[in-house]
Amino acid sequence: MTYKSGFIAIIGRPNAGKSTLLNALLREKVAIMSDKPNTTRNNIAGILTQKDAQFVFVDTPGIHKPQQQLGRVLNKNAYMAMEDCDCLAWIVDGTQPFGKGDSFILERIQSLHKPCFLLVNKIDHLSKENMIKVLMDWQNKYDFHAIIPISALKKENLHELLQVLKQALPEGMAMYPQEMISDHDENFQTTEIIREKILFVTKEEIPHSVAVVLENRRMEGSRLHLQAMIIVDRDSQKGILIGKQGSMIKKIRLAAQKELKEKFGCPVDLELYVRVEKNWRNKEQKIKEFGLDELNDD
Ligand SMILES: Nc1nc2c(ncn2[C@@H]2O[C@H](COP(=O)(O)OP(=O)(O)OP(=O)(O)O)[C@@H](O)[C@H]2O)c(=O)[nH]1
Repeated sequence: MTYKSGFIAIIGRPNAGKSTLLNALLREKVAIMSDKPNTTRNNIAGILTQKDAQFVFVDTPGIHKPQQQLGRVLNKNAYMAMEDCDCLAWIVDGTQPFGKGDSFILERIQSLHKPCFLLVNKIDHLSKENMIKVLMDWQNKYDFHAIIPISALKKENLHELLQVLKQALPEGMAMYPQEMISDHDENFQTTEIIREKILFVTKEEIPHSVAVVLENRRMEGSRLHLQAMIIVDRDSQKGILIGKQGSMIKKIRLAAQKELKEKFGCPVDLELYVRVEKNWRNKEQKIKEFGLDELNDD
């Protein structure tokens, strides 16, 4: 039997469903998800090992028109994954018309000369007639390796997707141990879970202005003690995040603590602090310090 293995970059515009797809394929939450654009900031590998193949999916930040230095770094993270992969899985929101953002991504794909699969997502929101129309429209845009309609949320057509992707993977040995499902450690997952809870309860500019840094992690008997710093880029945001008599930060803390307890299988005490780092999203050094630049190897 020939074994296949390779890297598949999951790319697309913000909110297309990249992280939802990664988690659905792995049947495990490896990447956080939200209805806010640009939830994903780092490239996150999710590893799926089967008896005849190992898929290394790389979830990437949504490619968008950047307003700040952070946006430029996030796009760069996605471009890096596109360069480094064996094939591309471009995921689009099937309920949205083809737009400027799509042309921009398409141009980049054309320049790479790699097999590119188009995944038309959110088909659970489309009638059969509409879905056929959307698929035909996309067929005229580029010579895709295959066009596959899916619903990441409802896990529709994912088995078929894996079969088609497997054929395009290069022959080769597994690159990661079979029990490994992500390339990110528990500290990264901890800060991401906290950030997800913040995204859930905040709106407008706050979700984009927040970074989370783990300051301390230690076991005290059977309890895991975690201290994390939430960074915002304006004083007013600090007030909103803390909330009236600390009500907002408490909500975030309890939601994160609950998920962390389930994840690590032990009682968790989480302490959260909020610090203002003015305009950090335009400061390269801060972006690196908060671990958001994939090229940073300090
Ligand atoms: N109806 C429907 N909603 C979906 C589907 N897939 C994802 N979504 C929703 O779309 C939103 C964005 O999903 P994400 O997986 O966070 O999107 P993303 O592409 O990773 O987003 P960024 O991190 O911003 O680039 C969430 O509210 C998801 O629940 C789908 O198949 N059907």
